[in-house]
Amino acid sequence: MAPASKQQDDPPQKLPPNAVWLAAAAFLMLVALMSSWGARDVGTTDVSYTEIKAAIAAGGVEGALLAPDAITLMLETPRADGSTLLRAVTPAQGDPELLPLLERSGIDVTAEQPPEASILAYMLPWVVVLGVYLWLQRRMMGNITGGMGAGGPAGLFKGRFMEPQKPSRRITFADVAGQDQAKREVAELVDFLREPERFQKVGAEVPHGVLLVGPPGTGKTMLAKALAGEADVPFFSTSGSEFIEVFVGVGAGRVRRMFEAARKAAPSIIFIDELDSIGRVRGTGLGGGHDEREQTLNQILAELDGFGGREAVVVLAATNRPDVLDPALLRPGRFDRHVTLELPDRTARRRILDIHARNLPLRAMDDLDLIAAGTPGFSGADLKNLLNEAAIGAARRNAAEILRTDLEEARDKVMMGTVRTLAIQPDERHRLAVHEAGHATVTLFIPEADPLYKVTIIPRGRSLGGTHMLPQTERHTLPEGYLCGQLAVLLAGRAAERLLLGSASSGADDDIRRATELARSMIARWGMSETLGPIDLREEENHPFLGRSIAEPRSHADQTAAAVDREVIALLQQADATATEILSAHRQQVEALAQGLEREETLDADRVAQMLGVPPSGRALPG
Ligand SMILES: Nc1ncnc2c1ncn2[C@@H]1O[C@H](COP(=O)(O)OP(=O)(O)OP(=O)(O)O)[C@@H](O)[C@H]1O
Ligand SMILES: [Zn+2]
Repeated sequence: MAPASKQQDDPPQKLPPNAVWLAAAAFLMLVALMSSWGARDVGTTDVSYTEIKAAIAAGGVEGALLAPDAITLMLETPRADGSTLLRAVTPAQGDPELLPLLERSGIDVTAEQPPEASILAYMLPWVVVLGVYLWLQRRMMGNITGGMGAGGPAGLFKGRFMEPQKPSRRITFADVAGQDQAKREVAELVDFLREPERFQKVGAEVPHGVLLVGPPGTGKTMLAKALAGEADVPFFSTSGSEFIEVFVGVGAGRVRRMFEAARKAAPSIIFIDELDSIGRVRGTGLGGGHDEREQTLNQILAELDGFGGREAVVVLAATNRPDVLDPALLRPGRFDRHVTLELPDRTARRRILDIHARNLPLRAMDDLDLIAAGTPGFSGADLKNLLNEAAIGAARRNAAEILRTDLEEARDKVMMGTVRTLAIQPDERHRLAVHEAGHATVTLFIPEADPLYKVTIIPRGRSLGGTHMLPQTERHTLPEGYLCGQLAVLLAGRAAERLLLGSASSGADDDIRRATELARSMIARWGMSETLGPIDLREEENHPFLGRSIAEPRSHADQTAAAVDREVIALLQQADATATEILSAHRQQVEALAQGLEREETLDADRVAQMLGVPPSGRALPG
């Protein structure tokens, strides 16, 4: 549910603007050079075509050189200005009289082929531009050999792969909230990086490659930086996508240089973000781009293998797709240690909010409890983003303090997008209210469902309205009863429309998609079907660990898929029936709620309870 907010702190390196200017200047110089190329020898005088014809008629011409667009006469005796060659551009229309005239005058005519140099002349500027570009690239990667000082013009091209990254502030494990298990595992490396001799003396093998696995925004980069901060060692950072270049071999060269620099600076840390962008299974796909990726990957493997037990360089790599990684990367001696980062649970969310709210003027820190409770599925990055949105909201109100309403608004915004001003017709609005009232009512009357948090018909992001629930406890496993309840809640909007308005509408699009997805997981992954039983029937194409046999007969696969579909349909129909049943039994309440929504637009749990005459716990009467 939480939108993955992708953070890009350092965009891939581009050519510095000066380099572009340099290339452009070189190009212009060449063009200028070319245009004078091949023209005049000494002693050639450019004259008009009329003068040429006159000279022929006057005699004293030894020979003529006919080029496709010009004629040059060789004179028997030098002219007054000392030139023996007269040259003129021939008329584009051609001159039918020229050749007969030359013949009559008995002049020796030589026809010239189009100059061979011209192809080269056209290509040369481009060749040079390409050359300059390649040369700059090499420079940028830190290939400076001369004695140019860093402050000089060469400093511009200094390779970032040579330079460890200096954080503006030292990051430590204390900055990373939650993730206790991951922190513990990574912390084991601190001693090794601080005093490698202690380990080397007794011949202890320390892992060199650690893979940080976890959803986006869970703090993988942060944890790697914290390790560098704790051990107080240089931090070389890069992202897998930066190695994918147009020119084959460049990525591999970068890898080599970065490892070289890290070895020189040892003890040190190398961090490779988005490892999956280079580390995908080799030999898939077509085209040259993959050669480059494979070369880069092979270079990383070679570098990892090249560590003796002694070098105090730790390579951390991050990915959120460990399943697509080339198995070669995971072999012993390479990224053989895996550290998993989880989405934060409620307490961890509260701690992350605390950390990032340190310098924010919050009216009441306790408000963060409510936000932590209402943000299941949010990553650390999402929470940081939420606080920032809340601060922006407060600033927009011209307020000096961030209130609970700012936080709630920010939460809804991060979760579902901004409030949209949308012209909604009255009948549409009525339908929307009935739809949401359906979701909310079924939520109240299914004992296993999460309690209602709020229901609204204010359009936001992609959805027109919304019924939000508040999971009371963090759930790690989902019981079957709870999931069936979820299905009924999801389908309740459409059920209410059909019951009260006599027909369904396209408004249930997302509900149906989500319900189908959930039901499919229940059947195909979690073994919740009596007839099919506990078997993984996911239809995933690239499932390297599952290794679905290619030899599996087609008809068999089709039959299985059909069986899964049948079970999914049955589950959804049952959930629809449950929802309809609850709604028919509490029809008055649905109607009251729909009216309330049309009037007030947003109802929180307490207001709903008040309207329906149920206890304000957000839960209807038991049973
Ligand atoms: N556990 C956490 N404690 C404190 N802040 C966190 C935590 N997790 C994430 N954040 C915040 O979210 C930001 C993004 O996290 P980070 O870049 O480390 O995530 P990541 O897992 O590397 O994400 P990605 O996969 O997108 O690269 C951090 O700068 C930090 O401010
Ligand atoms: Zn709905």
